[in-house]
Amino acid sequence: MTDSTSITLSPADQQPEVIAEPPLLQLRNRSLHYGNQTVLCDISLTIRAGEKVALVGPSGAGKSSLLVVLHELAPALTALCPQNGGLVEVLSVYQNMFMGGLQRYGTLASLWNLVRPLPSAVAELESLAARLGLDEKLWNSVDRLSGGQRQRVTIGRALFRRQPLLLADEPVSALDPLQATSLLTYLLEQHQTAVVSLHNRQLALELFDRVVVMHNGKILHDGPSAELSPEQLDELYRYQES
Ligand SMILES: Nc1ncnc2c1ncn2[C@@H]1O[C@H](COP(=O)(O)OP(=O)(O)OP(=O)(O)O)[C@@H](O)[C@H]1O
Repeated sequence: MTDSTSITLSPADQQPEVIAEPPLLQLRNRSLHYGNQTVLCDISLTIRAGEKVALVGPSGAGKSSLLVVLHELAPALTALCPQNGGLVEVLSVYQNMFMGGLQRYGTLASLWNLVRPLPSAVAELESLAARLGLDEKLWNSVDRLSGGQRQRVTIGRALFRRQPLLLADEPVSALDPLQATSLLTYLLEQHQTAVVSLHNRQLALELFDRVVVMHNGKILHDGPSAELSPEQLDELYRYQES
C-alpha cells in the first residue's frame, strides 16, 4: 500500500491550476480594406470573458475599424459606445438613452416608453442620468447639449443596454480629467468584459489589465498593462516603421 504522506510534489504540481476563460471574441488573420486602402492588416486577436482591454495608438492606426470588426462578432452581447455617438438630435436625453434598451423591452413596450414613458423606465433612467451628471437634462433635446454632455448620453445609452461586453470608441475624450476617470471606471465596473479605444495612455495603464497598441492597421504590442511603463507605452505610440 502506498503511504500518501510520502508523496512529493514536483514544482509544477504545486502550482495552482490556471484555467483560461474560453475566447469571447476571436479574430484570425483578419484584414479590412476601404477601396484599395488596407486599414486592418492580418489581425489576430483573442478577447476572453473578464478582460478589460485598452486599445491605443495614433490617430488613423485602425482602432475604430478594429472595434467595428469585433462588434460584428457578437452584436447581441455588446453595449456599443461609438465615437460619433449616433444620437438623434431632436429627441430627448431620455429617449436617446432609452434606445439602448430597445432589445430588452421589445417593440410594443419600447414604442410606448418612447412616446409615453412609464414610471419604471423613467425611474431607471433618472437614476442613470444622475450617475452621469445629466439629471437636469433628462427631458432636453440632444441638440441643446455640449460635447461632453452628448458624450455622457452616448455612455448612458450603452449602459442602458445592460450587456456583458462593452466596445467603446474614445468614450470619455470630451470629458474633463476627473469626470473621464470616474465614468470610465464606472463603465468598466458595469461590464464583465471591455475593449475600449483611448488616447489617454495614463488611463489605459491605470484602469485596464491589458493594453493592445495599434499602428498602421497592425497590432504592434499586446500584453498586460502591469508589464508596461508609461515611457514604454509612449515609445510604442511614437513607433515609426523603418
Ligand atoms: N468609412 C471609411 N471609408 C474610408 N476610409 C476609412 C473609413 N473609416 C476609416 N477609414 C480609414 O481607415 C484608417 C483607420 O481609421 P480608424 O478610424 O480605424 O483609425 P483610429 O485609430 O480609430 O483613428 P482615431 O484615433 O483618429 O479615431 C484611416 O486611414 C481612415 O482614413
